[in-house]
Amino acid sequence: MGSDMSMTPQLQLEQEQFLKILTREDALARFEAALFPRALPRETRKLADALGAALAEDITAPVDVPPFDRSNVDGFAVRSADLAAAGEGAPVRLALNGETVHCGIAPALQVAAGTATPIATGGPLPRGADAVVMVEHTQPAGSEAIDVRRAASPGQFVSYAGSDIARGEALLRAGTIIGSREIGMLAACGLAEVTVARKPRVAVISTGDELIQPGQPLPPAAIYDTNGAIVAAAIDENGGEAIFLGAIPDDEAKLESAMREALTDADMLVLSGGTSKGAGDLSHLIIGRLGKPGIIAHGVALKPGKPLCLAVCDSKPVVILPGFPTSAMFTFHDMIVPVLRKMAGLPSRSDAKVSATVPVRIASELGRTEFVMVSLVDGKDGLIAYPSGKGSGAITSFAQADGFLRIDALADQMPAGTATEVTLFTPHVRVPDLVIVGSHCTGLDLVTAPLAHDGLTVRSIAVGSLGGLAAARRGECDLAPIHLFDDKSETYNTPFLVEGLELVPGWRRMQGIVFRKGDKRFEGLSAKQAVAKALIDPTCIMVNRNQGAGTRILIDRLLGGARPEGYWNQPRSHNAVAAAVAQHRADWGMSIAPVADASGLGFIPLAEEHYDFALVSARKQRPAVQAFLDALGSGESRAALERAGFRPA
Ligand SMILES: Nc1nc2c(c(=O)[nH]1)N[C@H]1C(S)=C(S)[C@@H](COP(=O)(O)OP(=O)(O)OC[C@H]3O[C@@H](n4cnc5c(N)ncnc54)[C@H](O)[C@@H]3O)O[C@H]1N2
Ligand code: MOO
Repeated sequence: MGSDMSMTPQLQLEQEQFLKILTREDALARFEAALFPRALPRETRKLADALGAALAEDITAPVDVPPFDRSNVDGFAVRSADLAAAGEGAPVRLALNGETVHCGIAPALQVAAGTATPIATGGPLPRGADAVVMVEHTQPAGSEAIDVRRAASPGQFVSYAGSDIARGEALLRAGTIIGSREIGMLAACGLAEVTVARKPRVAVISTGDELIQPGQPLPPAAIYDTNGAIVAAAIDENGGEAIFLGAIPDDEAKLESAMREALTDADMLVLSGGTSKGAGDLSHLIIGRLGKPGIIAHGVALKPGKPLCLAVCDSKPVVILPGFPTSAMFTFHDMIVPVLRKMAGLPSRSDAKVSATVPVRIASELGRTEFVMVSLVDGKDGLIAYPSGKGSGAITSFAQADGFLRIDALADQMPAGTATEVTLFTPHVRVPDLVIVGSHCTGLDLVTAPLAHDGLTVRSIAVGSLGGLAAARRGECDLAPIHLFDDKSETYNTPFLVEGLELVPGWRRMQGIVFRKGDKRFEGLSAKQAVAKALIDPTCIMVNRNQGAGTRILIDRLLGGARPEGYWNQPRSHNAVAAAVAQHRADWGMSIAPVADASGLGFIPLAEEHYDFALVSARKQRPAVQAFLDALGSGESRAALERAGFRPA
């Protein structure tokens, strides 16, 4: 929902504006002040179910561990005073008592002076004994006595009762997260259950008429509900128990009843979507009716995440995350996770940070603290942080990033070469084994698949051919996939190489005109004929490609200076061109054969594009690069490429 293009002027007037944009720090402080301190709800859990929970109270040991004085070796329980004079040349003979103390057997006989009782490791020390001698240090003297050739100190090989854990000792403190080691301590004390902080129950609702749950077919103009699944998983990851209530359409009555019902049972409610200024943005209007004090912050000077809405209704947090998936995820992790963890009795998450350099200039909006999701790769002098440039609306911006950097609200950019701090999403940096920066092609995934199966991590960063070449020159990647046509020499790629780079031939991609099958304007024509026909038909709309794309050069040549309807629609990928034609936004465009095929479009071949790799020579011997080159040349990859419609070089 959000910006509804069909809204009437009157509806526009009724739109809510953000009342007051708060700083991130201010918004979080006000939110927390309205929620804490609060009592942690608690529950009793069986030991086996307690893993990961936070202890709700201190635990005092109810018993001694070990519960009795215990032998640590297989041997004989003795009185150490009897052996004071024992030595190699002067064995002391002890008479054996008529019992053997095994584990789990309480001894019946006293060890009197001059006697010994056979005892197993773990056996309880009999009355009278104060030490144990190892069986290796004794010799049998008939069946009823032993000779001992070593003295024994009092307490030798004995663990006294309570020496491990003493009854009454503080065993574990409230707030401790129960791991396997804590479970071990509790079990040793005989505790079968513990009182832990109950997981906060967090209801999750996605809002929007356009949302379809995964698993269902996708009608035109609909999208899959991404936020529902990702928010629910992030809640579980941070100590909560998510209750996903599905996607509710933009209907005030339906939404209000869903929100009210959610709050009867849940400790917290997280919605996503419909929080900016669109006419269909309803949730924040409803919040005012759900309980006091209501909205705490609506609008935060933060990017992504400006429309975030934080509210407290009758002491329960109610949050509306922005609809854009990366905005939703980022604000959830940054602003909601701290609150959730506190409600779950968990310590705050400690984020690891590393230093890295940004390879390109990053523009930023003045007045909003901007968080830029980045992928980390190894550069010549340390880590390089590549911004994942797909924006807040893309799920991969967040999901495939290693972490984020921060640009101050007062800066309008971060210049290329800036050394900055990156907050990691994982405890450690995971620098990939193979880094590919440049133009993306679905064929690439077919070649790197065997590397991934062999446990090598491959990171492919799509920045276009020229961006890839620049990264290769700076030594920030192993390979830069490129498809650059040189007008002068009329050849691909080779003229663009500089010293330190070498060309590895990749594959050819047939480019041509795509159109909907059955469209009489194109069926059976050559590319030149088809374009000529399209140019004289004013109802025929094209879709172009972005400046700098190899495909754009071809299109401009074909058009010979003409600017037909649709010329200024310039998406950045072959897939977007195919989607525009398949969905009737345009009637023709230029794409590659495999994409046309996958979209069920008609295709008129025009020219073969060369998709090759600029290899950084200095990195050629790296094992992952060798593995890539092997995979590229392998019969399997070539066959897979051919099946997908590419022609291996
Ligand atoms: N005129 C203005 N428009 C927008 C502004 C603004 O200040 N003025 N803010 C922009 C910003 S910043 C963001 S972020 C978005 C968020 O807006 P909403 O929270 O109202 O979200 P929607 O409009 O409902 O949806 C935005 C976008 O995200 C998709 N979406 C929504 N829910 C889901 C979901 N569960 N799974 C996947 N995708 C979802 C939705 O279809 C839209 O494409 O607003 C800007 N607009
Ligand atoms: O704040 Mo929105 O979250 O920029 O994308």
